[in-house]
Amino acid sequence: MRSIVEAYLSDVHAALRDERGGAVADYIPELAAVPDDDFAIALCTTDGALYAVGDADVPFTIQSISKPFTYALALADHGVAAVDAKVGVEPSGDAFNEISLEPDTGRPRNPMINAGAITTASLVAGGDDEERFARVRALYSACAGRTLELDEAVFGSELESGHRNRAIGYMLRTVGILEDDPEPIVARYFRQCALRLDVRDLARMAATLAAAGISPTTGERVLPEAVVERTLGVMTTCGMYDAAGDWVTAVGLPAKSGVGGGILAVLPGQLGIAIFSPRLDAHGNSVRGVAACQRLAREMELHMLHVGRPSRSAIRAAFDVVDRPSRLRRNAAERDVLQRVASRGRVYELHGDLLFSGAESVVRAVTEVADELDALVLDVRRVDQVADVARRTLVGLRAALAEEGIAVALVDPERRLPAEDDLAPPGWDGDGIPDWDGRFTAREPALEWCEDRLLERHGTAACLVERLAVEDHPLVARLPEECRGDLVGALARRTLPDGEVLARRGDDAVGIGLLLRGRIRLAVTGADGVQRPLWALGPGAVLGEVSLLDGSTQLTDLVARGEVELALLTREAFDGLEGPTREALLRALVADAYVAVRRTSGALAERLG
Ligand SMILES: NC(=O)CC[C@H](N)C(=O)O
Repeated sequence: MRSIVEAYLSDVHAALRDERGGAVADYIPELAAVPDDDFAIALCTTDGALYAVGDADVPFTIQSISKPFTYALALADHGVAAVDAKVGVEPSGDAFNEISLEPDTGRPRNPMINAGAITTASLVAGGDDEERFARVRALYSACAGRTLELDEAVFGSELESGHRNRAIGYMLRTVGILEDDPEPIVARYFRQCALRLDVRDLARMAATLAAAGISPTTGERVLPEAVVERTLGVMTTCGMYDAAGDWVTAVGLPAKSGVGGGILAVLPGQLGIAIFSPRLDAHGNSVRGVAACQRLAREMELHMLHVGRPSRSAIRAAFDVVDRPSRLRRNAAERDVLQRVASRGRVYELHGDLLFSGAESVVRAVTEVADELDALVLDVRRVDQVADVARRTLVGLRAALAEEGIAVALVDPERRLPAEDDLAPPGWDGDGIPDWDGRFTAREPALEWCEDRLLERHGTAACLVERLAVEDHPLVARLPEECRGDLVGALARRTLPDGEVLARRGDDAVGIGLLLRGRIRLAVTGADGVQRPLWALGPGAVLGEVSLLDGSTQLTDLVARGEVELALLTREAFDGLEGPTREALLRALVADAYVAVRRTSGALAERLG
């Protein structure tokens, strides 16, 4: 099938095919001989999808596009302070080969001009010259996804003609920026510039930077994230030399050009672009390359400052817990309270990458209703990456809500947000990591938790009954006085540990269970073996009545949630009841079933309107 993405690239390629402006670099004799009309465009995504059009197989030398990668290696080797002591990060406004140093510090202004690049070449760690160059070549190759070879002819040509760079090297030695003989350092800089690649390799190198240092080919980390961030910053302001201002305005992508005719551009987090066309403008940037990047940025909306729409809220859904209640069958008193205090328990479902703006939208939404809140659930199951600032912001929200007496629980199976029992995330400078009032791996128990908090705050004595004496169970209480003793005497007491299965769907009926303590989950286990919760029952509920009444097998799995105490009336015990007791029990059970059906249908009618 025709590639849609390559069509974008082909359109730009066709539009610029006849652009004849510029001329190949001639100050390096070997480059002067390069065919000047080759033209290729490539794009690579951070997960490695690569698209290329035009003369994509034609090799060329990387030249100054090498500079950000050697700068990154020096940063990784020595850290920011040590590199900053030797080279600045300010745009020079000069040409790339300007023999210029900062008057006050004696440093080259930035690592993208030759003076800065020779300096960073000197900073690459290694035992000897060969090892240092081997490390440089290894890094470039890891970013390109294959081993890059040296173009000996171009290397030899620049070694022979590179007098201006030697002058820069000796000037750097004079002011102490270079601390050793400049000759081998300048020669190693020439070697890095003469490494040969094609536009696909260059697009992968760009995508490695776009992926914050992860190779799109192998998925391995080849550079530290913070190093890449700094390198991209310097590329944005200095990468296109004294055309950097026009570039950031018109293209808006961190980029680097080279006199071999290449341009590399990066859209952080998304993709890398590479262009090859040897004819250069007065700044030493590829004429077609600059024009192609301008078109791509415009037509594919790639400008890093392009804001098509304000960042979407991180809130996928927000609702009162009463609008999507838990599956726990509450008793009448509990239901009345929950209806009355409906909006004091809320659930916020978040999604996507959580950056500052997303976390801020959550804080703002919660703050607006905090005065009417008692309990809050943050469901982060659909959240992907969480930026540190977003993590700190949500933990800060939790602390602020706790000060207001508002309980906060998480639904966070992937543990995206820190908790007291976690190690503080790297770079954490927040306050102590609090423990959340609840942490769940699924939403259902979090909804129950939220309802329980409201019932604790606003409930009556008939709410959240921890444990019922069997005589107080509603089913017993509903029998005529003279029948109760007969029923109670026929009940067998059972205690189930958390997770114990009282019965499975399809088993013979276990009889009637009067729930006295804990909660029972009614579930069905599908052919795939996954247990799907249906309802949950708490103290005061009756279970198993339908199977007992119509002799069917168990309709659902019955699973203890926490330790459970119940009083069981088996089929045999039921048959052994005295006549009036059995009659009264049947009437109560049918009435119970009738109330349940009426309540459910009433709720549906109300919700469906
Ligand atoms: N801008 C460039 O690509 C210059 C690189 C070339 N090797 C030089 O030092 O002059």
